[in-house]
Amino acid sequence: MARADADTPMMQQYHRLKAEAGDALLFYRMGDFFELFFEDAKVAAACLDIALTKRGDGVPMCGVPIHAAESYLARLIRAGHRVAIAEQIESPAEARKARGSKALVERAIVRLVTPGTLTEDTLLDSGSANWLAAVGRVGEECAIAACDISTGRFELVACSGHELAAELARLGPAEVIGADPLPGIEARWNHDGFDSIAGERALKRRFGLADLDGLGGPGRAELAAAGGLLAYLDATQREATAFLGLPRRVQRSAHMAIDAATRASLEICRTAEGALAGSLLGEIDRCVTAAGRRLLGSDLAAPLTDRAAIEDRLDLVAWFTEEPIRRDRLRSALRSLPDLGRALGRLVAGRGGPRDLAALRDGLTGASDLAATLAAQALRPRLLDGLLPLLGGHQALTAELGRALIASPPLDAAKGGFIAEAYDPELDALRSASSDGRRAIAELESRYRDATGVSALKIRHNAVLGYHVEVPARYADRLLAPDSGFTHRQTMAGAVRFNSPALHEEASRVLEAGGHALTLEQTHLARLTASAVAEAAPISATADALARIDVAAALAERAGEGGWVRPALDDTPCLEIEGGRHPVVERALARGGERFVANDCCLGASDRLWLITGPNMGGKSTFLRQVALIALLAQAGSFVPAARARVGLVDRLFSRVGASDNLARGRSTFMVEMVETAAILAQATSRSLVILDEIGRGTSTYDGLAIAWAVVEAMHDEARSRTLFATHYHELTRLAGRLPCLSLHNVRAREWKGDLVLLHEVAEGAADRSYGIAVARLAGLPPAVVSRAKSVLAKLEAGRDATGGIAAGLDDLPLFAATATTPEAPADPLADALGDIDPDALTPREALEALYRLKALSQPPLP
Ligand SMILES: Nc1ncnc2c1ncn2[C@@H]1O[C@H](COP(=O)(O)OP(=O)(O)OP(=O)(O)O)[C@@H](O)[C@H]1O
Repeated sequence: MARADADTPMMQQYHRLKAEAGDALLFYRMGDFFELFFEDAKVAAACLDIALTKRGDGVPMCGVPIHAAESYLARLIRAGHRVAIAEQIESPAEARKARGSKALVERAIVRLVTPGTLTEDTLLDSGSANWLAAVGRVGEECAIAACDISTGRFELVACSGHELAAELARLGPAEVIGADPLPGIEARWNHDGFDSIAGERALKRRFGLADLDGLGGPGRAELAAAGGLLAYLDATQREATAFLGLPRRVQRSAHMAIDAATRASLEICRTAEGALAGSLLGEIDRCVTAAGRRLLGSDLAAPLTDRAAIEDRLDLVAWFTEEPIRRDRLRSALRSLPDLGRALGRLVAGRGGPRDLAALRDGLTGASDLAATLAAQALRPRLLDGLLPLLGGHQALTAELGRALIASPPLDAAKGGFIAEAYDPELDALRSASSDGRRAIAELESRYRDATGVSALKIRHNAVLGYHVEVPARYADRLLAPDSGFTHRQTMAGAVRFNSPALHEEASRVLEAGGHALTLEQTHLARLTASAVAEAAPISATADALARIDVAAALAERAGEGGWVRPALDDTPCLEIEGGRHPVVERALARGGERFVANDCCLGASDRLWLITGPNMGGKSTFLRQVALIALLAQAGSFVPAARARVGLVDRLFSRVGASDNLARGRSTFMVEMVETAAILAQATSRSLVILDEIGRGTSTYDGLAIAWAVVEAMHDEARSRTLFATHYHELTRLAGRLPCLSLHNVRAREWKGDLVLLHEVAEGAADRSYGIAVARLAGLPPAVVSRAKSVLAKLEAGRDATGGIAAGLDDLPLFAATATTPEAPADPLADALGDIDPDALTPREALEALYRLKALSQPPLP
């Protein structure tokens, strides 16, 4: 940024603030605008699509009006920018008084707005948590300190370096910060405060603790992460205080471990394109509150491993499925409640307004009504009994807020008018003085009309002149007469404006009383906010309890809609599913009027690896994913889309799709596939569930088959996880003869009058053939290409039969017990093509084309 020596004082101030803002865009307050200069202006103008102009001295600039600043901020933040807000911290009048007529107004950065430190409704997505994650490292130990200051959640998680990415993926943070770069972690580095001693001190100071034993003695890395997080909050929030509850230490073993690649491939909370619609969460979410939606997202992101805790959740869902009327009533009561957690977050951060206080009043009152209704119900499940006491206990606050606030207060406190009548006699008196004054002004207006004979005379108010008399220009002379008692103020195009001593007096009364009333209202607002903030922890617990009830009722609703069942949980590594369905694919098919074919799965100690073959588009991937999703839903405490399910608790869930694109991370697709497969082999245990979809397809046939073969063996012999392995390498089916816990399955298909019919049924045994060419035909590959492919296939197959195929050499593998492959009848492409023809269905032109094709097929074979 070029800086002339002759910078004006304003530009000098700007440069000082910009240096403080660093890489954040600087919003520099000038009157009713935030202005941006130099590079910031260029970046913002391009991102916001607003005009880029130049100051007199050529400095590029653009500006956003204060009243619309939030929506511009939202766009900048979403585009990945951070914004420093430099406010005027004194009025121009104060500046003049203190430092002379040409004094520059003092400005300071009052807040750094970053993606992870938002509290405003307009900047946040109401249905998802907004995590800021700080990564700490001390020696080999790593940890994450994460907070969502919009609701006060604060978590500490200790983990090893290679588990960091998975933990971050669970949280899906809006912003990640850390001290020094760590491989594979995308974050903003070089932040201060990541030091365990400073962290310990900051935690103690923040929560007024003498020691941290009550938090379960966090480790050094956790303290370092917390130190960095708290320092960053201080740096971004400046004098405001971010809302943080006491940190909760997350035991990683309490959750099913799911790494980032698995999350992406199962599309749990977002689809591959980042959308909610089409993800598991988007499909099953029936929550009626935003807080419920956020909790459901975090439940699905972190299914439990503790059987008793899961059963508790399932009991509550079951209780809600039993009586739909009770559920409906409760859901309509919940639907009308405001978002308590986020309102509280804004109040604690000092960015709350009257409407947030009203949200507490209505939300807490609603919660206690709900508690009364629920307490009257018989046979309550244990989880609900634990939640009931959390819903109440706010009578004093709600009564005070009930008396103090009008029914629907404004968002913004600036104009007052939110404190109810009869709450404060002094305020009532000021208000009546001000309205008396306004009445007197109205009377003055009609008196002046009579006195001047100008019926179009009006008393108006604006920011520059205050109250004044206005008459159309043609009557101005009457008021301009020296003895009229009016003083001329302003001549406009069609009107002239005046003042009068009586108007001045009344106006002063109105202004003075109004000003005092406003100050008094602000004092009440501050006091009421302070009493709400003092109750932050129990209010937050109420908000969480409401969210838990909403989630359970919503899951019951979804279960009712889809005929889902309560899964039975088991401590043995089994997975038995009858009539399982994939909720997202089922919904997509239903939209097109198609039916989903339900399928069974039965994995257990003696049959724990299913090798699944079958045609493309046959439904292998869908089947694999539905099995994984059913296990995940069950452990998140949900009913599952099946006729019956028994789920042996899963410690880790892995899902990999061969050669998925990951160009963004600069690795070839095959490299990614192998890195991810290696991670599974290193981490999967006998309690894990592993879904492998066409592993090995991203390289040459020989290499791919060899890798797939070895991976299946390793999964079977070493990891011993429950595994579903879908493949197009039919040669792998030979493994059935040597791996006792492996069984063969296929998705069924049939050819009918030359057309391929995909049955989407999972059956025992290997697929008889691959039907690739039939699928290609279905997809609309030109007939000539299809028939050419058929001839090539026939050749290849003949070669395979003669030589034993690409897997022939495998018969010599140590320990290999070959299963005889049934020789296939020699192919006759001409007969196949003839069989494909249905003369009744051909147009004359197609018949001619068919003849040409047949002729071509009868030509000598390929050279
Ligand atoms: N159980 C089912 N019932 C009905 N339709 C299904 C079923 N499973 C899958 N389908 C349909 O088949 C399509 C393809 O399924 P899927 O992607 O699972 O096949 P695939 O065997 O993995 O294919 P490929 O080998 O080409 O990857 C789905 O998009 C869906 O429309």
